[in-house]
Amino acid sequence: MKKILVTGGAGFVGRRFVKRCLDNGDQVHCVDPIARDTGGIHPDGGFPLYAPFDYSSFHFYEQDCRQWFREHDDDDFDYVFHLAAMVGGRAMIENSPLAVADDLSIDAEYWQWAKKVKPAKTVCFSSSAAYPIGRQREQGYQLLSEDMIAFDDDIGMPDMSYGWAKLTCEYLARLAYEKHGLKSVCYRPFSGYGEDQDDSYPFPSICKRAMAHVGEEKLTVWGTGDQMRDFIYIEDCVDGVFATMDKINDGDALNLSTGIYTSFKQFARIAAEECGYEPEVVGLSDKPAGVHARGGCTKKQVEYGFSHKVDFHAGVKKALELYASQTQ
Ligand SMILES: Cc1cn([C@H]2C[C@H](O)[C@@H](COP(=O)(O)OP(=O)(O)O[C@H]3O[C@H](C)C(=O)[C@H](O)[C@H]3O)O2)c(=O)[nH]c1=O
Repeated sequence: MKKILVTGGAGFVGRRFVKRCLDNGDQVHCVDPIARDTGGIHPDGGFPLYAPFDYSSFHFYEQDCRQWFREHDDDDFDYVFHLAAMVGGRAMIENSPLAVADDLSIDAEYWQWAKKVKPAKTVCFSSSAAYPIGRQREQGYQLLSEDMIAFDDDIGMPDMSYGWAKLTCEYLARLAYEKHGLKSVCYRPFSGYGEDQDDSYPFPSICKRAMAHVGEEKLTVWGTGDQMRDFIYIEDCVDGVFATMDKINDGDALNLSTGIYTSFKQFARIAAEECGYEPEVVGLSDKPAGVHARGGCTKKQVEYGFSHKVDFHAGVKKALELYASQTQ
């Protein structure tokens, strides 16, 4: 049985990692303050897809991880999945950049704690938001590859305070390895999605909107609707991490992506089609749209032995079926 810490373990990504570790028979220590606007869910009432307290090896601390670090000095963690972050969807990234900047402090305190207790391995969630926005513009965008962020060269402007924080965390991971021998790997997920994601994210929000407007002539998305993302099913992300996390130790980064661009107009059409109608999809230009095209090159993931399995259309169908069953 491994001893595992999951910071931010009650959030959308964290809940999936907690379950995978519990199913593997590991002892899981989950720390989460269930902060507003982060999508964290208290485990007492059960998580949407499972009840963590059904497992006797689940331990929960309703606490900011920074406080938890001050109170705990266990030096026997086999893995830390460091997922804690102040983040919601695009609206939070654009409207509350200083609240999001708390992530700089969360990561700084994480690495200071790690230096003290020396967990055997840290699995760090960075983000594709760390990539330079200059490579994601309408003119000249390209699939983002890991080597586009090089800490010994010009670095480029990441996506707002969220991108800066994630980029800085990656830099700290490298320093932690070089100066203190701390082993880690950093992941850059693209648009991770799943049926239990918070409604501030486009995936549940657009699926539910398509369901609510069945038969209508128009369906809305934010921005122009021509902006594109690389949607990857959350279980594929978890598979990708477990397939690769023991192969990198020096804080190097790996994308979690499909390499496939889907525009929000295409996405809304897929959702509507699954609901049995064909509306005109229109953009709401006053809503935040973020970068134009964010997709991740898959070459390095494939070299490390991982490819995504779940097709986006199938992911949309699965979520719509669940939402429909919940409204009955
Ligand atoms: C909520 C909503 C969003 N959208 C569109 C508008 C934007 O073009 C896009 C925003 O998606 P998201 O909130 O996922 O923000 P991104 O800028 O893509 O950044 C995301 O991907 C990076 C990698 C992270 O790490 C962030 O956590 C995550 O927020 O969805 C709609 O069209 N309709 C809606 O109802």
